[in-house]
Amino acid sequence: MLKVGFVGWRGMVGSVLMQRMVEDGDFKGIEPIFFTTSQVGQPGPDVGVEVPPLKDAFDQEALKALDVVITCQGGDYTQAVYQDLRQAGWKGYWIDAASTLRMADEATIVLDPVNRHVIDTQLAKGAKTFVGGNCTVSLMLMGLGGLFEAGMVEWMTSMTYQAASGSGAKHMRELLNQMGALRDSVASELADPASAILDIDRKVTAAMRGGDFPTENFTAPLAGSLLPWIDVKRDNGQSKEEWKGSVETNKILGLDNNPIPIDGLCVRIGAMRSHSQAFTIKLKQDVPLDEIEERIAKHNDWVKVIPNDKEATIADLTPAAATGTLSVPVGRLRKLAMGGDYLSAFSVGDQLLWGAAEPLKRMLKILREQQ
Ligand SMILES: NC(=O)C1=CN([C@@H]2O[C@H](COP(=O)(O)OP(=O)(O)OC[C@H]3O[C@@H](n4cnc5c(N)ncnc54)[C@H](OP(=O)(O)O)[C@@H]3O)[C@@H](O)[C@H]2O)C=CC1
Ligand SMILES: N[C@@H](CC(=O)OP(=O)(O)O)C(=O)O
Repeated sequence: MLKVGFVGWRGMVGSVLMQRMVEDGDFKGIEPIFFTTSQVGQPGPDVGVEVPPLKDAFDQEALKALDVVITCQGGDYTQAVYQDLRQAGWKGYWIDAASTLRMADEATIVLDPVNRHVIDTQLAKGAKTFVGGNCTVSLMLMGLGGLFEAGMVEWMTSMTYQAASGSGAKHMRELLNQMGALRDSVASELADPASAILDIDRKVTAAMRGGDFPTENFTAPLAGSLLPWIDVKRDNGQSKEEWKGSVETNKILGLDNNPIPIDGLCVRIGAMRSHSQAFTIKLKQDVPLDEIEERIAKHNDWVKVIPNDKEATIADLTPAAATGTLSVPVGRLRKLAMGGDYLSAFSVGDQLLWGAAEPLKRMLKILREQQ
């Protein structure tokens, strides 16, 4: 039975992983051992099987006894522990949600509905380090995997609308506090149907710009606004999030030697936990729209093509519809005015499920199937 150590299981991504593993009965048939950086000795979580008290996540001896480590603890933890553990001769499987190791040669980015062939090749070569992709990248590939699989994409832009959860739990709370502060600033005017909308707007804008507006985490208003920058700046003017869109996609697809150009702008918006993206896709050829829809729909069990009409779009192609589900709706599929080889598309997906926890959960299952 695989001895599997879980680190970061009580964080936001880790909790979603636990929930999904319990739902699918994944704790049966493994020996789970739970680790912590702050609660050593406390009881482990209730996952339907007996678990020992929490162990110290920095205890190398305890980690060395494991066949698999799954960590959702974050990049600082990976940085602090991974190299030392490998240098100490540990040959177990490391499955990680953090971006730290993604582009390392020894790491495979996992998204098995899209790159099972790459994962299998790497496993056959003895690879031991598997990392979940950036949420925006994984969700894009779950939606458009059929086009990449068919080799149809010459280049692509992705303009993102990313949810607060991508920044972490505190940011989600701050978004709600900002929404509440805006609403509270005009509570009496809203109660009066005769009040002037431009007065309401003036007050809301003043509240947003006011010194006591809660911006400690985002450092700027997000509710009622947006932030067209995610993560740090790179030398070429891209944000790091935009850079990941290209390098991670090509690594996942195994196209490092012949990469598809992918670029765009990453924007934080006031959604809670589903990321959306608008794509301009330059096709290699003018392929009929029905063939495109069929390729997209058939690629995996979770992608859902949404008809390009208003009713279906606002019912099914929104964060409100996708959140909490494994569905990846893709819609607004139409040829652009630039020509028959220019396709537009829009996708949505829960960034804590396919964007974070689900690929890790499935990687563990792949390892179990191999035993
Ligand atoms: N947020 C996201 O969208 C994505 C995140 N990731 C990666 O996952 C990492 C973890 O992200 P995320 O889950 O958002 O981080 P969290 O901040 O929610 O959790 C990280 C750790 O904080 C500790 N912690 C301290 N106080 C609490 C508390 N009150 N409730 C829960 N945990 C607490 C826990 O460690 P302990 O038990 O040891 O104290 C926990 O494992 C990120 O750093 C990133 O590398 C990857 C993809 C997407
Ligand atoms: N950066 C992503 C979330 C995330 O954690 O990404 P990564 O796993 O690449 O660090 C966002 O803000 O939406």
